[in-house]
Amino acid sequence: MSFAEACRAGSARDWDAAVNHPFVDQLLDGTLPDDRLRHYLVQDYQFCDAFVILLGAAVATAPGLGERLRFARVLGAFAADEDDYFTRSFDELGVPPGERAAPELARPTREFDALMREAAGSRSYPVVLAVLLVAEWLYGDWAARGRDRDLAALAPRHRDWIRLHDNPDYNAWVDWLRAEFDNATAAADAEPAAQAFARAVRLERAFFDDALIARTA
Ligand SMILES: Cc1ncc(CN)c(N)n1
Repeated sequence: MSFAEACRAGSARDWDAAVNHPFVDQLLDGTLPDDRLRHYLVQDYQFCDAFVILLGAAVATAPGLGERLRFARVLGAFAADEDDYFTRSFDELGVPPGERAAPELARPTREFDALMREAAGSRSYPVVLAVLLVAEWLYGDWAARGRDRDLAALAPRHRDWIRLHDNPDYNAWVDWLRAEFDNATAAADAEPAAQAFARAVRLERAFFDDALIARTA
């Protein structure tokens, strides 16, 4: 078993709970109420701010130009496709500018933000990779559940969020990240990366929990 797989197995309870979360079930079958999607996306847009910082830290701590360019390409796609998705969905859901830019943050959002900023500040490539890998791999896992569904029948704000996390480019990026994590942790003290990995998995689950239970502002 690779180190990445061992980390995932060590967090299997939270991982599986997140991948099979009722939030994901409702997103995949198109029954997720708009107020829940709205809350989730408003929080997730704030998640994205620190996520971009983390990708920047990956550019800065990667061992060479090839790896830096890989992260830079993902940053570019993130700034285009993913940001477009948020803008379109916020328009459809009637989210005002203030709530897009500076909403009240839910606890899992604050804690994820802190973890990503800590990982970026650590200047440790394995720790940066650990948090990036969880965020991308776990999303790829739940989105893959949509493969045997008729996604064309879903509203674009549901369908596009699923497809952003399950397409050939995205899946290749997750495979690459996983291999990079295995290489980087083999060449360093892997314990801080394993701890960051487990923390991130717990927060992914809490992020979905919050999306279903939180009151709408
Ligand atoms: C909370 C969370 N985790 C992961 C992803 C996928 N980058 C996301 N958009 N939001």
